[in-house]
Amino acid sequence: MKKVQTALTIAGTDPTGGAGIQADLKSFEERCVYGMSVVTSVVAQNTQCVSLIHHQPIEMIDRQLACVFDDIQPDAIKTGMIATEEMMRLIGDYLTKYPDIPYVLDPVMVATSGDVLMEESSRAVIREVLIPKATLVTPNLKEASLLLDRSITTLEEMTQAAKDLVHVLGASAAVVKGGHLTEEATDVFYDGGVVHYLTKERVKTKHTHGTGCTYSAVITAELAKGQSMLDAVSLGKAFIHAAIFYGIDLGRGNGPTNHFGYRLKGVPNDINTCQDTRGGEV
Ligand SMILES: Nc1ncnc2c1ncn2[C@@H]1O[C@H](COP(=O)(O)OP(=O)(O)O)[C@@H](O)[C@H]1O
Ligand SMILES: Cc1ncc(COP(=O)(O)O)c(N)n1
Repeated sequence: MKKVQTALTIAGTDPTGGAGIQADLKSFEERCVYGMSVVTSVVAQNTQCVSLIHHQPIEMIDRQLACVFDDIQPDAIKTGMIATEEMMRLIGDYLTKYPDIPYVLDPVMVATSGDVLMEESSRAVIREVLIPKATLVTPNLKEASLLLDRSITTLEEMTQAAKDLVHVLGASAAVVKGGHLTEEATDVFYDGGVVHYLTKERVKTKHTHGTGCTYSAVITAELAKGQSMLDAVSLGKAFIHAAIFYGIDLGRGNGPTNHFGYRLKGVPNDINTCQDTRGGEV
């Protein structure tokens, strides 16, 4: 039997499949990593809005985590939507027990639709409990501003934010995502060494539901396979760009990205068929 790498996502759900746990599992699968998931909150949402949020009882989250860790230890972990302080502290305790597992923290606070996904009172706790444990933290502009308590709107400010997430808040590395800012889609990567600017052409589209989830999930999958952080982030960037470029027209609002877009590289983008370019025998 072949050994396969495993990744765990701890996050909220999206029944329309573009964001949250559903996006994470699709992304893990696309990178040939076995995906596992612990649900923090069930979110009734679609491409237009969030309609209702139900937080799982803390014991339920604890038991799900115990079931995973007692049986199949993940090679990498990512967290997405963690709404409450209590959930953050519980997850922080697990991360403390497994300090050698790479941990990607996507500090989900607000959905693309504008709906709030993390309680404001939890902001101090994410800073204090989770960021120092993160191998990588991946805020968008708004999340970086809220975490650092200042406005971040330029490439220079993004660069300083990435440095502060590492040197002031204690993450091992940071990617500040510029999806909402520049002409080009530029992200700033910093791990204490040289600053890297990851740039791709901006795709003119409104279909960006779940971009952050997908990006951080692909990075997590690559770390599970033992890739270096910079290689993992670079692959994540290429993957999310293809997922946006080969966008699919679903839903009435901000539609999802194409999780199999990366497989279509080189194919004209008006063809939206899933072509299995991976080959190989079953
Ligand atoms: N229209 C776009 N064209 C190309 N890349 C984009 C576009 N929108 C977002 N991205 C990229 O998608 C990734 C997720 O970024 P962002 O949308 O800012 O995160 P979030 O979903 O957390 O708000 C980043 O690499 C960003 O640069
Ligand atoms: C459960 C859940 N987690 C995260 C997001 C953020 O999605 P986006 O990447 O579009 O900001 C979401 N809409 N729902």
